[in-house]
Amino acid sequence: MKIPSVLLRFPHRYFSKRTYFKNLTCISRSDFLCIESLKPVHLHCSKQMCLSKCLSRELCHQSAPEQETEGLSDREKGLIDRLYNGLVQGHRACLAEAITLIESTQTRKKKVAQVLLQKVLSYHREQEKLNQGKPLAFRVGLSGPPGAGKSTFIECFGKMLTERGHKVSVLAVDPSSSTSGGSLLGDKTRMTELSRDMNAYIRPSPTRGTLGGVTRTTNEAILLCEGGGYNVVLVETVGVGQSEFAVADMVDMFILVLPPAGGDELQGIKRGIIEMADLVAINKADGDLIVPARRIQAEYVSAMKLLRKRSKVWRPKVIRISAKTGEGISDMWDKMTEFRDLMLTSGELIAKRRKQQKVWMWNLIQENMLEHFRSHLAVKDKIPLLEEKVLSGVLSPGLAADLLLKAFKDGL
Ligand SMILES: Nc1nc2c(ncn2[C@@H]2O[C@H](COP(=O)(O)OP(=O)(O)OP(=O)(O)O)[C@@H](O)[C@H]2O)c(=O)[nH]1
Repeated sequence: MKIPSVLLRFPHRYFSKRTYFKNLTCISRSDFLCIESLKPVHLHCSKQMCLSKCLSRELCHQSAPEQETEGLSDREKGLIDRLYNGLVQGHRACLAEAITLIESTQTRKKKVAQVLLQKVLSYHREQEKLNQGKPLAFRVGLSGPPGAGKSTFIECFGKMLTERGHKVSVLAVDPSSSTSGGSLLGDKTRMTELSRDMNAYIRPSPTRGTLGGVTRTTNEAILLCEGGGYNVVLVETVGVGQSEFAVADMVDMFILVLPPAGGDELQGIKRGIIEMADLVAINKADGDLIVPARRIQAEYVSAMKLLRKRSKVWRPKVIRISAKTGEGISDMWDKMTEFRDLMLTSGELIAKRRKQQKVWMWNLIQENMLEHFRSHLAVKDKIPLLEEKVLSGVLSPGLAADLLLKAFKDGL
């Protein structure tokens, strides 16, 4: 990254080049301009004042653009500015508060959350421009049946990454959270060491029990994590239900973690989800399980040869790892970065992200339209009655749907 001349003119002996880079990663071009216009102040900053403090002070003066904040109270505008500034400076508490805000179902809070997101999005754009158009973070989806060893893997993998200087966030999508009354995934006790690591952030991503809920909150939480400087975002989902399809549609790379078991034990895993995988990791390849792990790997290698090719530059790979011993985890990261680099240079990654934006928009429309439909006065009372008739076989589903849709259209 090119360092603006004004910053290079800072007294070098107080800030090493590394400090520049570290701090610059969370500063956008508009912030540079803002600093440039205040050059005299910064060039005369005292010996004690570190660069990050100078920059933080300037960032704090930034507020949301007028048109976006129209109709918001001063308190709400203040909240947006506080969360935004805290977020881009890497404060975990602000990131947590921002994610809670985007998860809110209250109309007012939803509006505030959208303004905050817009701000974070423009920050992203600026950052990506400074990064020669390359994405800020690597988004990785991770799925697998319960007991495959996902949390053991994330703990081991996440720690390896933070030791190498990465900032890792883990968003755990649990489609059953609304029915089970709690989150199966994202429970911090599952990743005790990683949750104590200051360069890691673990968070369950509530889904409100709907697929649309997964799409909305998780996509937005990914953006917020990236705004907070997390350069590897792991989105974990349990290998049941439809959520993994939604997750595969919001990440750069989709990984399937499987235990060294075949046939019946993996019946819960849908064929479709294997087709979505860019990498299959057969976990628990240690001790007595090495032999079955090899066998399962060979089975998946031949099965995946039959799948339709989804990329011109990447063929899905099947590897063996042990989250317990750490064996194969470093090689796995090498494969992942190889995938990212190939996808980036071929232009496929950017194209994929663009397509995902469109899918995201349509998912949101679908979710909102359905909500609107269900709660519309013209159909609300008719739904239970017609559902009952369909259940008892009195009415065909097609006719019932037509009747409801007609009532809805007439009521518009
Ligand atoms: N031998 C061996 N056991 C492992 C390995 N990874 C995980 N396990 C064990 O497998 C069991 C399940 O591991 P978890 O990490 O909780 O699996 P999970 O996929 O997160 O499961 P859920 O929390 O149910 O979704 C635990 O008893 C782990 O100790 C491994 O690499 N080798």
